[in-house]
Parts: sequence; structure tokens; C-alpha cells
Amino acid sequence: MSTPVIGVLALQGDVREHLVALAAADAVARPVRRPEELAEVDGLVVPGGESTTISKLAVLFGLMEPLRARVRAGLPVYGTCAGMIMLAGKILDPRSGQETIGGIDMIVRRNAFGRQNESFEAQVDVKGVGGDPVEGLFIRAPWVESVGVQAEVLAEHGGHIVAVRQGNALATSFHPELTGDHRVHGLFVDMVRADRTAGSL
Ligand SMILES: NC(=O)CC[C@H](N)C(=O)O
Repeated sequence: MSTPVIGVLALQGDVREHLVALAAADAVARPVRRPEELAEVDGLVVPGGESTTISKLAVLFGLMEPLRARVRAGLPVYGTCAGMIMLAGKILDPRSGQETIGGIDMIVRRNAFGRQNESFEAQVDVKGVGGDPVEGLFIRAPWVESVGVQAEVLAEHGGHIVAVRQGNALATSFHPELTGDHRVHGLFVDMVRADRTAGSL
């Protein structure tokens, strides 16, 4: 089967780093800014950045409803940090008017690990990622307060949930796109491949 095409939501945030990581994990990666571009991808990454800005721009660009519709229909999607917040069913402490795409039945707390100068690195064991623990880079990162019954917790740090999967949706509090270790992107590319295989049976 041909190489999967994975989009990176390119409204704000560390888009380029995700494009590089996806290409290194054997996907064709392209930025997505318009509904027509969204329609053409087999999977989507929502990058780290500022979730309030991403939310605002998604509404402004007419992408929020198409994003919700595709994710609801099972589009494989992976969110890091601000992207995790965008995939949450509920934000504990949203800015006024802040919206999410949804996809994972979880409640997230923004900036839970502290401010920019309290950013840190930690070894994180991620279920489904073989080998050594992943170097987790936490930058004004959210944590997950609670998950619904359909969500699977893939990793915790300091007693808090930092990686979750629900069906075709994956989210991490940390930023594998910034460390040069492409195993989490590899896991997501495998999810996209599995979804395409299932779809073509
Ligand atoms: N590194 C990040 O993506 C930070 C996320 C940011 N604190 C937010 O609320 O969106």
C-alpha cells in the first residue's frame, strides 16, 4: 500500500518540527490550513503552540466544524501539548470562548506543570513504544485530570496522566517532535496505516 499522507494543522505552533518528524517516520507530511487540504489527508497532527490561538484561528479559517466532523468520523489524529488540549472533550480552565475539536473523552488542565520557565525534561514510559523510555519535553504542558472509560492511559508522569489514546486519537502532554526521537510519531503512523488497511478491506 502507498505511503500514508499525514497533515499537520498549520494555524500556529511547531508545525515544521512535526513535518520533519513525520517524514522521518515514513509518512508523506503536509501542512493543512484549509478544509480542502483537510479532506485529502489520511491522518492529522495538531501541534504544540497556544491552544487558545489555534482554537480562534480554526474558527476563523472555517476549519473547526470540518475538523470535528472528520475526527468524529474516525480520522486518525495526534495532538501534542496544545494539540492535546484541542483533542480534549473538556478543558478544566478554558479561556473564554476557547473551543476544542474533541476526540478523546478526557478533561485536561492547561499549564498544569507550570509556566514557561518551569519547563522540564523527563523520562516517560509510553505504552506501545518499544525500547527505552521516551525523553519527554514538557513546555507549559497540560496534564489530564481524568479520562472516560473508552480512553486508554499510555503514560503518566509524577502521578499525572500525560499520554492517552482513544480509538484513532492519540495525545501527549509532551513534545516528541522536538527531541529527534521519532518513535511516538512512528506509533501514530502505524495507527494511520492500520486505519487505511481496515478501510480498504
Ligand atoms: N507547549 C505548548 O503547546 C503549550 C500549551 C499552552 N500552554 C496552551 O495552553 O495551549
